[in-house]
Amino acid sequence: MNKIKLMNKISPVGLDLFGEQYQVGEDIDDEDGILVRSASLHDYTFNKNLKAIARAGAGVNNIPIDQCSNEGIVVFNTPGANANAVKELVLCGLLLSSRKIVEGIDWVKTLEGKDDASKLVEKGKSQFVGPELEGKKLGIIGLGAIGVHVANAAIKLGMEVYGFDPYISVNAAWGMSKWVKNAQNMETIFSECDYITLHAPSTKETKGLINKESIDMMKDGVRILNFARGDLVNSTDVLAAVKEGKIAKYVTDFASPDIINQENVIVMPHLGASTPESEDNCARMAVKEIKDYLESGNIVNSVNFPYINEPRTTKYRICLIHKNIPNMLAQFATLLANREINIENMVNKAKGEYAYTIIETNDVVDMNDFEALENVIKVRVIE
Ligand SMILES: NC(=O)C1=CN([C@@H]2O[C@H](COP(=O)(O)OP(=O)(O)OC[C@H]3O[C@@H](n4cnc5c(N)ncnc54)[C@H](O)[C@@H]3O)[C@@H](O)[C@H]2O)C=CC1
Ligand SMILES: O=C(O)CCC(=O)C(=O)O
Repeated sequence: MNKIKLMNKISPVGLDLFGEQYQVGEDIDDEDGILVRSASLHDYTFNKNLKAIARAGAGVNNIPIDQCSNEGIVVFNTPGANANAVKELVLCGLLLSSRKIVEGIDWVKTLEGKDDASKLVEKGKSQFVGPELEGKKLGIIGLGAIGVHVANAAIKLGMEVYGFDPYISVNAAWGMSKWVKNAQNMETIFSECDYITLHAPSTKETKGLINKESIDMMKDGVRILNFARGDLVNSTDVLAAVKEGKIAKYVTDFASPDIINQENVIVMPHLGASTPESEDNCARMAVKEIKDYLESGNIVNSVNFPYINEPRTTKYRICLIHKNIPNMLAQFATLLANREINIENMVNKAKGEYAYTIIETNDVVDMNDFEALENVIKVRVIE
């Protein structure tokens, strides 16, 4: 029986896929796997039995990835599974940043009970004029699953779209409209665009990328959208620029005490992925990934270990997480040869400092032999 601990509410559409061989819930100890959305695991103590964490979503900054790698815990995410949900909210954000919709709605509420409300509306509405999106320049930083969806939708709205992504994947490039202009650097986005939207992950490189220096390069009246992560933006600098009128509107999905209830700042409660469709998609994908890893050792969509997806051909599978250094495979082969165990198949792949090896055999294996080897981090024998 595998034990799965839930750190957030996860859609039953996904959880139902676990079946009877799994014990799944919030109050689980000594878990084999963790399913999480946005809950932070940075202060969570991982038990020795923990093999995998699946993030039902894209961003993994709530998980201590380096620690997981070091302890042989495979971390998965669900690439693209919530991208459409986020794209739709970004389109909403673009309109909210332009058309004083929130202010207008709030103002109409003040007319409650007034008999001449419809007259007052026609007289007062001019204070809520805001520009159209068509023909304006939109800059997108990060052209992954979400960035590409946003780019393609904005092209359809008649915007002139600039994209910047130094690490764009071939798949993302294939899916992107040919009308999106390739910005060679972030400065082009900052200086050229009327609207700037962030869709890069939170990393050392992206933290605080919207700050006084980058804001100074921007057009007066620029509108900034942040549906990526709060820490991509220096909120003190953004707030100062909003107050000066340099930034016409800041729309974000990430609340922090300083930006709540400020004029020309719209803060949403991290709603990007909150649609039933996206919650179901993410849960389904996350459960399949963790199940596949626990049952077969295959790794698909891990952020810290290499992709290995091989059909099972033997009675036993030895799954070895180890350091990516010379002589590991030779040690495994020697160890098995000394025990007169025949290797039917072997696959090995590396990702950065770590590597993963699956050895298939029909002979009985003792896990302890492998655990005793230096630089082997985690061993499993799947029957
Ligand atoms: N508001 C919400 O509810 C949600 C927020 N997100 C956030 O959006 C981010 C992006 O999500 P996806 O598009 O699904 O991920 P993705 O992994 O498909 O795309 C991220 C893109 O950012 C690019 N990138 C990385 N470093 C960069 C840099 N320094 N400059 C420019 N581009 C860079 C990557 O090359 C990649 O193409 C997530 O990491 C997460 O933080 C994701 C889903 C929901
Ligand atoms: O699960 C959620 O609601 C948040 C989604 C998100 O931020 C992500 O997928 O990176």
